[in-house]
Amino acid sequence: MTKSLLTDASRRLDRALKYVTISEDAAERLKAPKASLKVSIPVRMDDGSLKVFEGYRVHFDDTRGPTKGGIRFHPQVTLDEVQSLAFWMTFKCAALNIPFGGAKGGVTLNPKELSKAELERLSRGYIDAIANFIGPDTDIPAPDVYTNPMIMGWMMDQYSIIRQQRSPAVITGKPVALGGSLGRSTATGTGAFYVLEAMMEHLSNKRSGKQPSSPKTVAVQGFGNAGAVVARHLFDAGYTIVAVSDSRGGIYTPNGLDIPSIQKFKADTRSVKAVYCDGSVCNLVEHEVITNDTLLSLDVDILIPAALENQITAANADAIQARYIFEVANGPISTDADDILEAKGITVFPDILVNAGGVTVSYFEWVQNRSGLYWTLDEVNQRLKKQIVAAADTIWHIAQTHKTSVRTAAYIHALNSLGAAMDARGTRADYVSGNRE
Ligand SMILES: NC(=O)c1ccc[n+]([C@@H]2O[C@H](COP(=O)([O-])OP(=O)(O)OC[C@H]3O[C@@H](n4cnc5c(N)ncnc54)[C@H](O)[C@@H]3O)[C@@H](O)[C@H]2O)c1
Ligand SMILES: N[C@@H](CCC(=O)O)C(=O)O
Repeated sequence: MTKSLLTDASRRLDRALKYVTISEDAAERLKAPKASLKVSIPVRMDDGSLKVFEGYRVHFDDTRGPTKGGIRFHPQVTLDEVQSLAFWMTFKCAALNIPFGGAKGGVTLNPKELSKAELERLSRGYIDAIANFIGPDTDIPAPDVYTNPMIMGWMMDQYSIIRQQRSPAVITGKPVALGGSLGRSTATGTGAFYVLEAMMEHLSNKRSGKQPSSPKTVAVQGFGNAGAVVARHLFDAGYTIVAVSDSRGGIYTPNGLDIPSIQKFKADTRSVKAVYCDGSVCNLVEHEVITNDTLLSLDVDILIPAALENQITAANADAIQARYIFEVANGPISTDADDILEAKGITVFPDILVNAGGVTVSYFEWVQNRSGLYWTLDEVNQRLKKQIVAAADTIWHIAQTHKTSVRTAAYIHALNSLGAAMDARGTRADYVSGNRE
C-alpha cells in the first residue's frame, strides 16, 4: 500500500511539538483538514463529447485567517496530495506571519492534452463547482503546478459572474490587467533567492576559517514558474548552474548553463534545451542529457528541487551529494529521507520557508485588491524581501538555539504562532461536540 503523503507530512509536526507550549487540543486539531470537497466537473470537449474531470478543494485550518493556497492541474492529483499541500500552506502562512490559514485545490488531468478553449471551460467549471467553498473572506485560491495567470483570470471572472459582482480579491496570481500584483509571477523564485542569500550569510558567519569557500555550483530540478526564476537570480548573482530539468529530463554541463538563453528558448518553444542565444539566434551548446534521478544525485554545492513532492525518498537519499538543499517545490523530500540526509551532513532548507515568496506576494495582491491602491514592483519586492528574510533569520536562530534541523525550526516558529491563535480563540471542543449548555 502506498504511504499517505499527509501522514508523512504530519510527522514533521510531531517532531516540532516537543519544543513548543501548545495545548493538546490545538495540536490534535492540526492533524486533519477542517473540510475537504470533492467535485465532478463536466466539460464539453471540442469534438462535441462530454468528459467529466475530478477536482478537489481542501481547507486545512482557518484559525489565523481565511484559508489560502494554489490550484494544481496535474494527472497525479489525489485527495491525499491536495490535503498535504493544504497542510503545508497552513504552516507556510504561519511561518511567514501572513494572516491566512491553509488550503489547496487540484484537478486530476493533463492540461497539455486540452485545447485552450477546453482548458477555459474546465477552469470555469471548476469554479462553478467550488464557488460556495471559496470567497475573498473565506478561502482564496492562486496558481500552482500547470496553472497560470491566464487561468486565474478566467476563474476570477467566473466567480464574479456567479456572485454578480466584480471580485478580484477572491483569487491571486491574476494577470496584472485584471488586478494582479506586479511581481507575483516571479515571487516564488525571487523569495527563494532572498532566503538562499540570507542563509548563505548565516552559514558563512558560522563557518570557521578552515572550511571550504562559499558554495557556487547549483542543480535545479523543474524549470517552471518557481525553478526558472530562482535559477535566473542565481545565474545573475554569479552562481554556476550546472544542470536544469523539466518533466522530460535534464541537461548538464560542468562549465555552467546560460540561463537567460534557456529561458528565452523555453518561452519560444516550450522545451528546455542547452542553448546559447545571440539575439534571436539560439544554438545548441555542448552538454550531457541526464535523467531527473541523475540530476538529483549530482556532486553540486546546492540542489534545488522545484518540481513535485517525494523526489528524494529513502530509496535515493543515500545517493545525494549536494551540501545544501533548498526546497522550492512543496514536499520534495520524505521524512525518512530527511533523516538520511541529516546523517550525511546535508543541510535542508524547508519548503514552508523557501517557497513562501509566492504566497507572500499573493497576500500583497489581496491587500492591494481590497484597498484599491496598487504598488510598484520595487515596493512589492522590498516588502517581500523584508518579510521573508525576517522569517529566515528567526528560523535560523531557532535552529541554532534548539540544535534542531532548519525544518523543525520552521515548524516550531509556525506552531508558536498557530498555537497562540488557536488557544486565544479556544478550541471550540465543547461546541463541536454538541455540549453547548
Ligand atoms: N507557483 C507558485 O507560486 C509556487 C509557490 C510555492 C511553491 N510552488 C511549488 O513549486 C513547485 C513547482 O511549481 P511551479 O509553479 O513552478 O509549476 P510550473 O507548472 O510552472 O512548473 C513545473 C515544472 O516542473 C517540471 N516537472 C514536472 N514534473 C517533473 C518531474 N517529474 N521531474 C522534473 N520536472 C518536472 C515541469 O516540466 C515544469 O518545468 C511545485 O511543488 C509547487 O507546489 C509553487
Ligand atoms: N501554490 C503556491 C502559492 C499559493 C498562493 O499564492 O496562495 C504555494 O504552494 O505556496
